[in-house]
Amino acid sequence: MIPQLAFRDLTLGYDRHPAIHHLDGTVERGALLAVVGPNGAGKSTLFKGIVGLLRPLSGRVDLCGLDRREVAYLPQVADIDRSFPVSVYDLVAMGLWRSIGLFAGLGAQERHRIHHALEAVGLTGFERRPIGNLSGGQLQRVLFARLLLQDARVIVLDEPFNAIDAKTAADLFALVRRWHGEGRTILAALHDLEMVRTSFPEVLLLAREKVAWGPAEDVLTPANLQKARRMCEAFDEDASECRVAAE
Ligand SMILES: Nc1ncnc2c1ncn2[C@@H]1O[C@H](COP(=O)(O)OP(=O)(O)OP(=O)(O)O)[C@@H](O)[C@H]1O
Repeated sequence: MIPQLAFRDLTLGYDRHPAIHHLDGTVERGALLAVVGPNGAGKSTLFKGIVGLLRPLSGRVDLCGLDRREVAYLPQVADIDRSFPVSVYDLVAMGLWRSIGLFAGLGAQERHRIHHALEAVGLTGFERRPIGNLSGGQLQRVLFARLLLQDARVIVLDEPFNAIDAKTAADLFALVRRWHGEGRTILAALHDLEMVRTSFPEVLLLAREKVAWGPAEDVLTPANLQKARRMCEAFDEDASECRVAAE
């Protein structure tokens, strides 16, 4: 077992108000980890901390020697600015930034890779469409095509199957399985506990702090789920700054 990502007494939050408290734990290389918890449990916050969009209030995320550019991130579709005037092709091409740089032109090989990524998500022919007039499922397919090109060792997916049709969810989950088979490390925030039970070997249940972490059948017990709900309901949004953060 080789560690790929470690949380060390990690506290993350906004304006010094913690959303996740003192998280410890290790994600092994090649893990397929579901992160679950009630609304407001801190799943998106944790992912933003992993990809460096949010600096820890205290503690740290240890990438175990991996360059942060090797971590690919799928934000929630709701966080994507659909009014941004960019075509499907250009959005997918952004997945190549790490390998070819921001201002390099696209050669025949890169155009070929983009073509293949669009084909893999079933969007051949959509190249010139502005992202503003795609359906939610089509946009999610575009974002997965961009992930394909990123070719990252660690892939962090924030609610990848929310509000999309069953066929799209199945197609995109097939890609997740493929990445898992290739030995990549995958973390996904999910609400569909049935899908987690059937398809994810490992689960982190969050409720502002770790409730349980381990095999799905040990974590997703009625007692743990009830505990997580109670912890989130009891949380005081106006609580004062974390003691550790204030030090
Ligand atoms: N930009 C922000 N500024 C201030 N507080 C925020 C911000 N983003 C999230 N929060 C707060 O942090 C807490 C955790 O939110 P987060 O989005 O991480 O939860 P989540 O588990 O992803 O929830 P959901 O399942 O609803 O997406 C919530 O109380 C939320 O209100």
